[in-house]
Amino acid sequence: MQEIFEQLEFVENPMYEAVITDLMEQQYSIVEGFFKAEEVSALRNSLLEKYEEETFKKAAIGSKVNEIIEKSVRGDFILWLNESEANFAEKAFFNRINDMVSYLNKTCFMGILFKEFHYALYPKGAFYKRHLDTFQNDDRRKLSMVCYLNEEDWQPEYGGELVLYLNENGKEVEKIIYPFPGRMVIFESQILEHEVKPVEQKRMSITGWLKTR
Ligand SMILES: O=C(O)CCC(=O)C(=O)O
Ligand SMILES: [Fe+2]
Repeated sequence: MQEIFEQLEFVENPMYEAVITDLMEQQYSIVEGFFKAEEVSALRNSLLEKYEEETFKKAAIGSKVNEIIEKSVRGDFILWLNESEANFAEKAFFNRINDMVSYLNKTCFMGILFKEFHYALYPKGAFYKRHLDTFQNDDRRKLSMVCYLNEEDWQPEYGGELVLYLNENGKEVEKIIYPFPGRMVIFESQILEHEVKPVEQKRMSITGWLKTR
């Protein structure tokens, strides 16, 4: 009885369905306008406020217990988000993420049990060399997600492209993605190597992982 009730309640979501299809076909998905302009600007203000309070730290490579700060690999500053202490903008962020996760778990049995997200700020000149997100000794990372919080007038000349290294019939192909505001990129953490090209302007985002087990 319970099961039938749940089936009746289910409403198909075209945005999430497109993400699922993209992930199956090409191991990544780009969603334009995942967050509305007001949500992006509220999150950007929250990021900048915290950055100015200097609670951000230089990003490290490796697991949380074994952090090595390696400037030649990445030059961004990060701050982990804490859902239980989320402000208004962050609550809205987590509501959307949680909604998508429950959809993925219901429709594709993805078994996402944990998530972790951090703000990231790349100052001028910063980059993140080619890597796989699971090199952080964390093979539970299933999907990587990046939401860009840049200003509306972000230009391609500012650099900071995310490059995904795809394998198309045995040949390496670069997929270049500009960090336009409101855009969300989702990709397979265990499969796709990627990098962030050097930026000419401060580049802002929230990056996170959906994890199994
Ligand atoms: O900001 C991006 O586009 C990607 C960031 C990234 O690869 C990471 O933080 O692991
Ligand atoms: Fe990454």
